[in-house]
Order: sequence, then structure tokens, then C-alpha cells
Amino acid sequence: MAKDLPVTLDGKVIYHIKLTDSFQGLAEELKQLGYQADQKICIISDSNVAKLYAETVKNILTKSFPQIFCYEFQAGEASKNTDTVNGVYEFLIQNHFDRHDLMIALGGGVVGDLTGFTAATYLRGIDFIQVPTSLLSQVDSSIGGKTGVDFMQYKNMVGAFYQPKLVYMNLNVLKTLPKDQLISGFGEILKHGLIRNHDYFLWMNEHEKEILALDYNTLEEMVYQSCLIKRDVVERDPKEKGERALLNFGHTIGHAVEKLSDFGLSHGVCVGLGMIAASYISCQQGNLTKEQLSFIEETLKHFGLLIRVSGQNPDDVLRTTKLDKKMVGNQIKFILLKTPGDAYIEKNLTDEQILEGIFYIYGKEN
Ligand SMILES: NC(=O)c1ccc[n+]([C@@H]2O[C@H](COP(=O)([O-])OP(=O)(O)OC[C@H]3O[C@@H](n4cnc5c(N)ncnc54)[C@H](O)[C@@H]3O)[C@@H](O)[C@H]2O)c1
Ligand SMILES: O=C(O)C(=O)C[C@@H](O)[C@H](O)[C@H](O)COP(=O)(O)O
Ligand SMILES: [Zn+2]
Repeated sequence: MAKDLPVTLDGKVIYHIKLTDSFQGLAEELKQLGYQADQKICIISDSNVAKLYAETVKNILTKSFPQIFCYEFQAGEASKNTDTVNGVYEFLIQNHFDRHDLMIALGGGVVGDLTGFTAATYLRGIDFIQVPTSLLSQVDSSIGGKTGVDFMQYKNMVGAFYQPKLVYMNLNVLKTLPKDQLISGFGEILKHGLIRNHDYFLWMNEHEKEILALDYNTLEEMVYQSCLIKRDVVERDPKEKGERALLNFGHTIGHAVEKLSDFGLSHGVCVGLGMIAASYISCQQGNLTKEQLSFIEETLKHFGLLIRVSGQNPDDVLRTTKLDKKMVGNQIKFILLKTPGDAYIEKNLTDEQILEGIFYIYGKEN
């Protein structure tokens, strides 16, 4: 049975998040949304996902939508940039895409962020839908309309809030996802529990075995609960004026580690490290007990995430953290935990306090 989560903005349902076990229902969903046979569709995918799923999706759609085009780019974060966007613009122009046509992001967060940004800007905006295929993109990046690309090594520096018309996921594609990418997804999932729902964090602990064994029903419940948390936050604050910033828990330091690793460490792993640093700072602030910090560390470890890292200089990490777009004046907007399951925005941390958190994940606790 498919699961359906509507996303409401300004009192109106803007799109639905559909959790299914195949791509078969996609053509029907598009028809229900009013798309017609004379509209062109451009499927954007990366080199890994295209090989596995582009043909299948194309075949499913062709009967109802005969004008299907596929564009593929090299997989990886290094492709999430304006050069790749230019390539997509060219392809759309060459194939005469107009404002009534549709783009489909078939892939992980890189494909989703890049396709969404291209859709937001091509002809001042054409429709797009998200068909997320990585765990991370199913639980996080396909929802909420943050689109964008990296610029000069700065994460997500150029982008737009632009909502998809549909988020349609086939959970069975997780079977082909490499293990390290599954682990990356756990980073954002555990983040959802830590910022908003401690019971969900505990549920993850209790269901670790079934999750790691990819038991379908448990995975479906996990993805659903995570989508629910993210959906609720972005509905209340679509443009990150307040509460949505909590979704950045672990990202302030995490983005710096990600950049400094030259994107060699996955997004979710870096978010995990950032969450450990932020949890340590939360502990130093007197919010979390040492036992709570240890429990968070153990949980991340069980799901294959890193809790310590090496190879970078903590001072460089602090410097890079301070180059992030989340700076307000000279102050970093930092997300801390009041308690597991309840996060808040802290704008008054000193460099020394942040550095302590960074030192902690580099195994150099004072
Ligand atoms: N917009 C948002 O709200 C948001 C939220 C979280 C993360 N992000 C962004 O998302 C990106 C990370 O996304 P990601 O982790 O999906 O990375 P990704 O898109 O690079 O995908 C990870 C890898 O898995 C492969 N892959 C994807 N689905 C597969 C499948 N079913 N089978 C086999 N291989 C598959 C991809 O080809 C890629 O090699 C980052 O750029 C991050 O900044 C955005
Ligand atoms: O949706 C959000 O809001 C998030 O912050 C989700 C994050 O997991 C995601 O990595 C997001 O892309 C970070 O956005 P940024 O604005 O900090 O670059
Ligand atoms: Zn993230």
C-alpha cells in the first residue's frame, strides 16, 4: 500500500509525497496532476542512477507521454555546480523545452538539488518533480523546496526555494544503493530524531537490526516517519525564517568538514560528525548529560557513521565554518540540543566554544 503525505503551504496543498514500491504508478500520478501527452518530459539523472533506472522510468512514461528526453551527468557532489546546470540549459534549449514542459529529477540529492535549481531558473521556472533514489534524498533533500548548487567549493551557495509538483519514491531502489550511501542517509534520519522527535531516535535504536537488514516494512516506516518530521518543519517555515534552521543541526561544522575533505566524505557522514561536535558543545553548555552524549555517539556508530575524524586541522575547520552562508554578521547561527529530540538556535557561541566541539571530533578533547 502506498503512503501519501500532502505538503501544505499557506493553507493550500502544494504537492504530495508518495511512498511506493515501484515506478509503475508514476504515469498515472502525472496524469492526475493534469500533465498531458503533448508536454515534453526531461529526465535528469546521474551516471549511476541513469544506468539502473532511466530506461525503466522512460518506458513506464512513454505510453502516456511520448516526448521523453534523458540527460545524464557524472555522478558525485563535484558535478553539483553551475557548469552542469549550463549543460542542462543547453540540452533543454536544443530540444525546444518551453514553460509548459516538465523536468524529472531521478536520483539522489545531487540530482534533486541541481534539477530543482535548473527548473527554477530555466525560462523563469518550469515544473519539476522529484523521484528520489538515495535514502538521503527520500527522507530529506526531495522535500521542502531547497534547490541549488555549490559554487567555488561553497556548499549550496547559489540556489532558490522552488517547490516540486510531486515527490514520488520507489523504496525498492534502496536495494541497489551502496552501503556507504545508505549510511549517509542515516545521518539525516538520526538528525530528524535528535532535533524533533526523541521517540523516533529511540525507535531507530530498537529497529537497528531490521533496518540494516533492509526489511521492507521497517524501511518504509523509517522513511515515512522521517518525511513526516521534515514535512512538518518545512510547512511551518518554508523559507527558513526560524524553525527550519533546526534542520541544519550538524551542518555548520559538517559542511566545513565536507568541503575540506574535497567532498571525499559523504554529506550524511559529515552531518553526523557535525552533530557529535554540536552535541558535545550542548553537553559543555550543561544541556546534555555525558550519558546522553555517549548514547548519541553509540547510536551513530551502530548505523555506521563516523564519530571521530582525522586528516584536517581544527583551526581550518573553524575558519571554513565561518565562511558558511549561515553567518549573521560575525556570528554563526549554530544549532544545539536542549535535550535529545529538542533543538534550538544559538547565536552567541564564542570561537573557543565552537573550537572545543571541533577538537572533540578530531579526538583532541581538552
Ligand atoms: N535540498 C535539501 O534540502 C537537501 C537536504 C539534504 C542534502 N542535500 C544535498 O543532497 C546531496 C547529497 O545527496 P545524496 O546523498 O543522495 O548524494 P548523491 O546524489 O550524490 O547520491 C549518492 C550516490 O548514490 C548513487 N545512487 C543514488 N541512488 C541510487 C540507487 N538507488 N542505487 C544505486 N546508486 C544510487 C548516486 O549515483 C551517487 O553516486 C548533497 O549535495 C547535499 O548538500 C540537500
Ligand atoms: O531542508 C533544509 O532546510 C535543510 O537544512 C536540510 C539539510 O539537510 C540540507 O543539507 C540542506 O541542503 C542544507 O541547506 P543549507 O541552506 O544549509 O545549505
Ligand atoms: Zn543535509
